[in-house]
Amino acid sequence: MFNSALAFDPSDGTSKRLSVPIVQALASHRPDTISQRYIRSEKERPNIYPSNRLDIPIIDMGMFLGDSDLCRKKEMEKLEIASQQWGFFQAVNHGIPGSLMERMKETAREFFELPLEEKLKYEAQEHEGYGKASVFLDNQKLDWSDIMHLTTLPPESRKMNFWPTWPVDFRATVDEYVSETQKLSNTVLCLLSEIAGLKPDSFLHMYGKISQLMTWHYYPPCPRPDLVLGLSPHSDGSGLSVLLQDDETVGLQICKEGAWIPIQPIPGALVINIGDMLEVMSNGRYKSVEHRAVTNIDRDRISIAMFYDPGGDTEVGPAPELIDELNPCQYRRFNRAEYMRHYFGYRHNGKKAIEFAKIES
Ligand SMILES: O=C(O)CCC(=O)C(=O)O
Ligand SMILES: [Fe+2]
Repeated sequence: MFNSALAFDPSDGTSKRLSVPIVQALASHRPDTISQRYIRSEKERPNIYPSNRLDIPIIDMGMFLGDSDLCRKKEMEKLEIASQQWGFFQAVNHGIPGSLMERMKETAREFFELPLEEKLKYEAQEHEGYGKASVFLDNQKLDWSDIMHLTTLPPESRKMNFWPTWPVDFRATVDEYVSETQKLSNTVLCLLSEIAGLKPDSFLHMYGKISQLMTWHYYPPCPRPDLVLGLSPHSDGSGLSVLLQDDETVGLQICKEGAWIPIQPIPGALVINIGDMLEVMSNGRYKSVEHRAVTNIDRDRISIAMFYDPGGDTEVGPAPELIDELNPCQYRRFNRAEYMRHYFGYRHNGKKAIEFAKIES
């Protein structure tokens, strides 16, 4: 029930393999106690019953297609607040068929329910495949979850040996979902460009060649959700992330003004958030916000994240039009590959990945 995770040492850039348990296999024995490897320090432990009842903004994407200028303008204002103050919103009326979203969740569930030997045929290597999210230190606290991680775009970057052949409709379902989430991500990027006062295709243009990554998360039930984290605090390395989450089970929490706020699932909605790349491109106007996932005592939870990223060789930096005397340049330009080295080094350790490029004012 172990698999090996690729550990990356940011100090010297070397990688080594560490042995980490598959949490689903561990949890299936219904343990009474939890290994120390998962138990967080007092400071990190989650409040699984937060009293905070703030809700993130809900954006009605249908308003951008209709013919009422007033409705469009109002929704644009809401999207601006969401991206500047929350970094997160729930998109409704987004145009992705509910039946496709259901099929994606069922496909992911069928995959995670396969026997372990079957899943290990796709065992993760070089951040692709089935296993554990980034592990970078021998003594690091581990997340109570397993993942399946695949590059989906551009199609020629797909590593097909990691793509399961079961469930039978896996590839067809993923293909359909990839193209739908790409359309939605493009729409949101164009709207955010427009709101920032740029040409609608400016951010897309800055992306260069587009890449999209898909992560399926499986959070097994946990006997002590108060002691562990399903996914450590991090901000996304993407430009934009689109998350399909379980309709009923709450797990995602975002950090707002120092407090952790649970994101209540809205059936049919998608959670969209700004990643580090868009924070940089917008010169800090849009916020890439720290978030994490907690576990539940008697329920598992599946979520599917699609990360819409600038291509691997793209040079990323703030849009020149967004820099002036009142808005000094906040980030130096860097190559996406340089960012990825920091990301794999520091991911799941708060928002450190992008700090290397921050210009101190
Ligand atoms: O499972 C979730 O709700 C969070 C997933 C997430 O933050 C990620 O994949 O980056
Ligand atoms: Fe995330």
